[in-house]
Amino acid sequence: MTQPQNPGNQTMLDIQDVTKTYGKFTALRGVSLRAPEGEVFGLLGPNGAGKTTLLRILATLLQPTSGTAAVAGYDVQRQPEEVRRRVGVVNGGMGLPARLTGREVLRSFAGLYGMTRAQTEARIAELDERLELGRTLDVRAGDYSTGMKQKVVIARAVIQDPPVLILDEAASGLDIFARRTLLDFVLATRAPGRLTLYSTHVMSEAEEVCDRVAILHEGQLLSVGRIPDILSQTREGNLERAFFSLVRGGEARAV
Ligand SMILES: Nc1ncnc2c1ncn2[C@@H]1O[C@H](COP(=O)(O)OP(=O)(O)OP(=O)(O)O)[C@@H](O)[C@H]1O
Repeated sequence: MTQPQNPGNQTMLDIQDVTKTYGKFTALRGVSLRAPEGEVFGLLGPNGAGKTTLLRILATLLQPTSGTAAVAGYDVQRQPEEVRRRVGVVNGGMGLPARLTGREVLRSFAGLYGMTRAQTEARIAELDERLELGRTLDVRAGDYSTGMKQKVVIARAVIQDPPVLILDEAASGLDIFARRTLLDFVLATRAPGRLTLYSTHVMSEAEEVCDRVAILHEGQLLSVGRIPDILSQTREGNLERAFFSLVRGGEARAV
């Protein structure tokens, strides 16, 4: 394994001037962002803002058109394997093999990461407790509810205990019980050596779990900071109002 670019540096995410175009359409315009370890970092923005595009670049699933990004000290373009080894990704469109039980899905992924049988069973037991998987582990994925499926998708993403977790609209479609479990799980990832990136439309979720947030609109960052600082910057009483104020201001500036 090669050494990270900045051994000892606590920056887990370093995005410099990233632009992404799809043909003539510009989805990200010069986005720069840094995040240290120990945070849950929120990415907020209306539909089409570019959140998924940015998270896919960080997960090495998409190449930026220009600019650089490093995750856990590794460059997403030059060291994609190193990045992939350290990142767990959950997005809305992920499927599970219908004929396998949750336990079988998790065992097969643990095998891909070279985990031993003992490590695998200990990790499944830990995730069973933290994600309240219960009988989900022994039901076939084809028979899952939305909440059961999402819990197993999340457990699969973190089976090897990656330091960086990318959750793209991970709570969408969940009932209040499954959402509670997910948010508590996310809060527990706030720890030294770790970073969780959490994209959501739901401001109350961001207020609860995120240490800092970035507000993205039409591919541009409108604001980055701690939620209380964004509230005082916009002179608004809650994040939803601050979000509207920033997005409307961004539209006004773009005219
Ligand atoms: N492969 C593609 N080809 C062309 N345009 C694309 C492609 N992927 C995304 N886009 C466009 O880029 C913009 C940003 O999309 P993206 O999915 O990153 O936004 P988002 O903030 O995640 O929005 P949402 O919450 O609606 O998913 C959108 O206008 C989208 O239509």
